[in-house]
Amino acid sequence: MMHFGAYVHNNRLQDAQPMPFTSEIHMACAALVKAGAMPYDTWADACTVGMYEEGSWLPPHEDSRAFERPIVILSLLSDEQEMTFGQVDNLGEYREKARIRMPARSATIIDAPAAYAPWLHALAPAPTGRISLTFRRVSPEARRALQVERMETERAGAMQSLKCAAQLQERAASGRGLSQNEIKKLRKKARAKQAKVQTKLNHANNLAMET
Ligand SMILES: O=C(O)CCC(=O)C(=O)O
Ligand SMILES: [Fe+2]
Repeated sequence: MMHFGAYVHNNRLQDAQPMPFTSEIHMACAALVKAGAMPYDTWADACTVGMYEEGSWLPPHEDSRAFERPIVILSLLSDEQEMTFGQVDNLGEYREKARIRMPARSATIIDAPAAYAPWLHALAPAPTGRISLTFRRVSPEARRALQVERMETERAGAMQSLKCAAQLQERAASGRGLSQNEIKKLRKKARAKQAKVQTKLNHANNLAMET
């Protein structure tokens, strides 16, 4: 599997530098828009390329809630792939309720309610090798959660720098066993730390304004 664009893990958008969409992925988006499977060509910001060998399958799952619905899957190479939809019964067993075909060059659009639990989807074992491009869009809530996380990191960093600056100043002020030159150096270091506090707080404020 390869991820292009936004990277989501454990229902959260991750603060990672993702691989950007390639020209091929953009072309696929344009084709999906033309076919009426995607609202507009910059709609998706995450694309997972799945490469399945004969016999590989995907267990029943709900896609991350950090993504909006629908989820758009472009299937390539195989005409035989099937996706199942079902729910888990009282005994904890996945009960298949529906099955759809995913022939090569087709788009599968999974939207609410099928795209949310209790509905799950799964890939039946691949009869032949297959490639899929799964297009998704990160939800505004997930974007906001990442901004808040970044903001909190900046604020914590600012507090750390502030503590450091105070310690340096204290040592300089006591001056115990230090030459004039060393005291001067300590004061300079403290000022540099103090400047970092301000930069980090500014970052945090900018992030707060964006959320
Ligand atoms: O590769 C596919 O066809 C489906 C993949 C899928 O369900 C997923 O990545 O969540
Ligand atoms: Fe899925």
